[in-house]
Amino acid sequence: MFTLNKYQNSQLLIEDLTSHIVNELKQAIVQKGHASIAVSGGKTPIPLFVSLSQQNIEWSRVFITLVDDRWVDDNDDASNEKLVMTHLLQNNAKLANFVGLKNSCDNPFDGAEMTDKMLDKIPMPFDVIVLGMGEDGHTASLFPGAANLAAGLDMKSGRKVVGMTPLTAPLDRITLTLPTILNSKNIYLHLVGESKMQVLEQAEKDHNVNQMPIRAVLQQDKVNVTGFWTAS
Ligand SMILES: O=C(O)[C@H](O)[C@@H](O)[C@H](O)[C@H](O)COP(=O)(O)O
Repeated sequence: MFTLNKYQNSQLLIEDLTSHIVNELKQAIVQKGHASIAVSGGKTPIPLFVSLSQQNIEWSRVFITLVDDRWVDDNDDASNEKLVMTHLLQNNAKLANFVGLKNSCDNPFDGAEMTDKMLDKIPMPFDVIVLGMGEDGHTASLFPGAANLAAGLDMKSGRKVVGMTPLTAPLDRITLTLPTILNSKNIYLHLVGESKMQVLEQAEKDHNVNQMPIRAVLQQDKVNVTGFWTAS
């Protein structure tokens, strides 16, 4: 089921999304002794990362990974790992356990098997996944029309990650597959801007996941998805 929360401004959105995430992580730590979260890259989550990094939780019991990354060095500005290191794994959250998706293989197609094994360190199901959405209807790096999209959406593949060459964005990527994304207690979709609202409305109108892969997350009944939207 998909529910959309709308906020008057970014600050109110960030406060509420932070508090949802913190509550889930704290509850997981009490119940299981640890918590796990996968976050997105891109521009939208930066203020969320800054806010989360300051929260007072037992970060040493929290496992963090990414929903996707670009296959670039971790000092490249396009790297989501760099983004997380710079904005999330700071302050109190320095103590968290981070597992990145990029490895030393030449490309994400050769590297996917190794990344899959690296992800064994992350307790699953995730407690929280924070997704973003592109204006072409992609989420994580499940890109419309991409050659490997079917593999990424295959609920029976047994793979946690696949490589992806987007047709609508630069750089090869590695992405969590749909079954891995849906292997979470909560999915939060973080959206900023009128144009993202229009894309969301379009996504809700039809079922073609090849055109808009975000539909595979919005139109399923395994896990509740909550949208957090503000205009700017
Ligand atoms: O690495 C990435 O680019 C992401 O994980 C991707 O799925 C992102 O969430 C959307 O492209 C939205 O990006 P913006 O937040 O920059 O609009």
